[in-house]
Amino acid sequence: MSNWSIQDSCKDVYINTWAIGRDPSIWERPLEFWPERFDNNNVDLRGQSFELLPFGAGRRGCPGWALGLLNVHLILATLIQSFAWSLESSCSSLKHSSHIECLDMSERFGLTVTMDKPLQAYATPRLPLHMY
Ligand code: HEM
Repeated sequence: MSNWSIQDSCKDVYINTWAIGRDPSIWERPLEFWPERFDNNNVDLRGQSFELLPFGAGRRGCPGWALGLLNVHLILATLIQSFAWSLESSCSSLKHSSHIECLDMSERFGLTVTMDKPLQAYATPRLPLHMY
């Protein structure tokens, strides 16, 4: 007779994706904003590459990944197309490289990791409102 019980298959396993994302043995220059790191590599974010698991993996992985990705692209592209973005007036425009010094990227832990000091970004419509 098997000793298997439903509790055995339901044991919680916690994966620290925060730590994986900052591990220099996995990612070159992990703390640097460097999107080009994903050019010409095979990292799959749908659960096949365990170094990047935004949607989890396996049978409890996120079933909404396609809709999620589509919305991230759509919302971000719309915001960039429609507005010129700047930081508070003491900081230079986001277009210039010196903006980095104005951004405090300290993190605060919670259910999700958020910015400790909320980002204050100013959106200026690129077109007069009646033209949208
Ligand atoms: C960018 C957007 C999204 C991200 C980053 C995301 C991320 C995740 C993650 C990390 C999990 C847990 C996976 C695991 O435990 O291994 C999850 C589960 C889940 N997600 Fe998403 N998700 C997103 C969008 C969506 C959307 C749009 C839907 C539905 C329309 C959705 C529905 C679900 C459901 C139902 C689960 C639970 C799956 C289960 O426990 O079997 N998600 N998601």
